This record gives sequence, C-alpha cells and structure tokens, in this order.
Amino acid sequence: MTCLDPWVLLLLLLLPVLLLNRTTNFYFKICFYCVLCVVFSVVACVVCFLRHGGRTVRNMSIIKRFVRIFKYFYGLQLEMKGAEKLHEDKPCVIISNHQSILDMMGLMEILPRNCIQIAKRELLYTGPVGLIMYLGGVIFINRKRTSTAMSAMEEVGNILVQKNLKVWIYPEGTRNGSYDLLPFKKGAFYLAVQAQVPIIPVVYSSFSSFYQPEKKIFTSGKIKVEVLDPIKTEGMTVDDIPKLLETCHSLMRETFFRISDKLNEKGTNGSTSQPVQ
Ligand SMILES: CCCCC/C=C\C/C=C\CCCCCCCC(=O)SCCNC(=O)CCNC(=O)[C@H](O)C(C)(C)COP(=O)(O)OP(=O)(O)OC[C@H]1O[C@@H](n2cnc3c(N)ncnc32)[C@H](O)[C@@H]1OP(=O)(O)O
Ligand SMILES: CCCCCCCC/C=C\CCCCCCCC(=O)OC[C@@H](O)COP(=O)(O)O
Repeated sequence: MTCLDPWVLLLLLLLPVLLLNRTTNFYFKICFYCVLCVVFSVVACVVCFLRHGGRTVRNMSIIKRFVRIFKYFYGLQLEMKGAEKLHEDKPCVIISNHQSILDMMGLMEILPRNCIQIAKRELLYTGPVGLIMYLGGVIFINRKRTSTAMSAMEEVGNILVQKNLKVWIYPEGTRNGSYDLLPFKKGAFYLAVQAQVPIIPVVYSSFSSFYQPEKKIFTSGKIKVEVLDPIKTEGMTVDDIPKLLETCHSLMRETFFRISDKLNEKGTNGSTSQPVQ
C-alpha cells in the first residue's frame, strides 16, 4: 500500500461521473486516442523492425492491423462503397478529405497495398508516432517551403510507376472540420499529370453527426466512405491541371454533401465551423 491509494480510490470513484460529463468525456476520448496512437506505435515499431528491418511501405499492412482496432474503442462504424476501385494493382494518386486526427481510422480501413502517404514534416517529430510513420514509408514535406515540398513530391512522381506505388494525399493540405471542403492545393494534380496516372477520389462523410470539437461532442457513430471512379490523366499536361482540380473538387464536394447527414450545399448543419482538434 502506498500513500497515493486514497487518491487513486477517489479517482476511480469519480471516473464514471467525469465520463458522464460531456466535456470531460470529450477530452478523455481525445487523450485516449493520443495514448492509443503512442502505445500502439511503440509496439508496431518493434513488429515492423522485426518483420522488415526498417523503412518500407510494406510496414503499412502491420500499422493497418493496429489502427483498425481503434474504432472498437470509439463505437465507430465504417460503411464502405466502391473500395474495390482502390485495389486494382496499378499506380494512382488517391485524394481524400481530411477532417481530424481521427481520419487515421478511416484511412487504415481502406488503405490499399503499396500505398505511401504525404504528410507534413512536423509529424515526424511526434516521438513513436513519427517513427512509425517513417517506418511505414510516409513522405514528409515542408509546407512552409513550397519549392522543397514540390521537389519531394516530384521524386514520388518519378518512382510511382516504376515501383507500382499508390500515393495518398490530402489535397486540402490541412485538417478541415468545417462543414464544407477547403479549396484544393495543386501538388496531387501535378503529381498525377506528371506520372500520367489516374486520380481516385475518396470521400469521408462529415464527422459532425458524432464529433463536434466546438461543442465538445464525441459520441459513437457512423462514417460513410465512398470511393469515386478513377479520373484518367493520360495525355493531360500542366495546362489541364486547373480544370482537373476543379472536376475533382466538385465531384468530391457533391459526394460529401450527399453522404453527410443533415448537411446542405451551403455547408451548414446549424453549427459554425471552428478549428479542429
Ligand atoms: C500503430 C499506431 C499508429 C498511430 C498513428 C496512425 C497512423 C500513422 C501512420 C501512417 C499514416 C500517415 C498519414 C499521414 C497523414 C498526414 C496528413 C497531413 O499531414 S496533411 C498536410 C500535408 N499534406 C499536404 O500538404 C498535401 C497537399 N499539399 C500540396 O499538394 C501543395 O500543393 C504543396 C505541394 C505542399 C504546395 O503547397 P502550397 O501551399 O504552396 O500550395 P499550392 O498548391 O497553391 O502551390 C503553390 C504554387 O506552386 C505550384 N505548384 C504546386 N505543386 C507544383 C508542382 N509539383 N510542380 C510545379 N508547380 C507546382 C502551384 O501551381 C502554385 O502556383 P500557382 O498559384 O501559380 O498556380
Ligand atoms: C518527443 C515528442 C513527443 C510528442 C508526442 C506527441 C504525441 C502525439 C500523439 C498522438 C497524435 C496522433 C496523431 C495521429 C496522426 C494524425 C495525422 C494528422 O491528422 O495530422 C494532421 C495533419 O494532417 C495536418 O495538420 P494541420 O491541420 O495542418 O495542423
């Protein structure tokens, strides 16, 4: 017995009360998500090292197995449509909307084989989480320096076809918890045109039915995921990029509104948009 015991006891007694409070429940779930990420990353790093000895996209199949467990802690259901379009054994650029750090659950549910992701460089410095991303073959870019980000993505373009890879990019370039899509950045489209590979848009429904950080709401719920038809880029040049971007954006936006409960074209559901967690 230690002198901490009464405090531990008090905490245990208070825990159900704290968890019933919406705000503490929200923060508990977010903190628990981070803890899961860190703990699972440590274990996954060991498994990846033992299995493949270092950085390779093949480690993603190990990472996927770990992350796919998360949804059971959160009572999240994922409903997929068109997932088979991602599994054709051909290189492509996959683009999807990015709402929150919770997206990792949706990503890993559908991530095809041989698929690398583009991430902001800061994530490399998140301890074990950064290490597992590195081991999984994630390409880190410095968003503050467009020229270096562009050349990192150009290198991906050079090996995409040669190594039969897929690449997953969040073209909004940042998390966006509002009730609409942000305008797209151009990197993904340059990449697809440069490599002459199709773009496959993937749309996740709005999390707002179960997750609203501004109101500290985080309940169980359902995420609908729709994989749209591949958009060919064969024969396209850089001059076609603005139209290609516009086509992808409007297709994804239409789909986002259609599959998200209670959202309308104005992107409202009665709440104002706030920064995400
Ligand atoms: C086991 C437990 C595990 C626990 C953890 C769980 C999982 C972890 C494991 C793996 C998962 C990893 C998933 C990681 C997700 C990370 C998500 C993110 O980090 S999102 C943020 C980073 N991503 C991006 O930013 C990608 C999108 N951005 C772009 O593509 C951008 O275009 C850019 C290349 C970064 C440049 O950005 P910029 O702000 O400058 O914007 P613009 O697009 O407007 O471009 C400016 C200018 O440049 C021209 N341009 C752009 N690209 C090119 C090019 N390739 N060639 C030539 N010119 C280019 C563009 O046309 C613009 O010019 P103009 O305005 O004249 O048209
Ligand atoms: C030694 C340092 C230790 C630091 C420990 C930090 C622990 C962090 C723990 C868990 C974080 C889970 C992160 C899961 C990965 C989420 C990827 C993600 O969603 O990144 C956000 C990025 O797309 C866009 O960022 P911005 O919206 O532009 O901002």
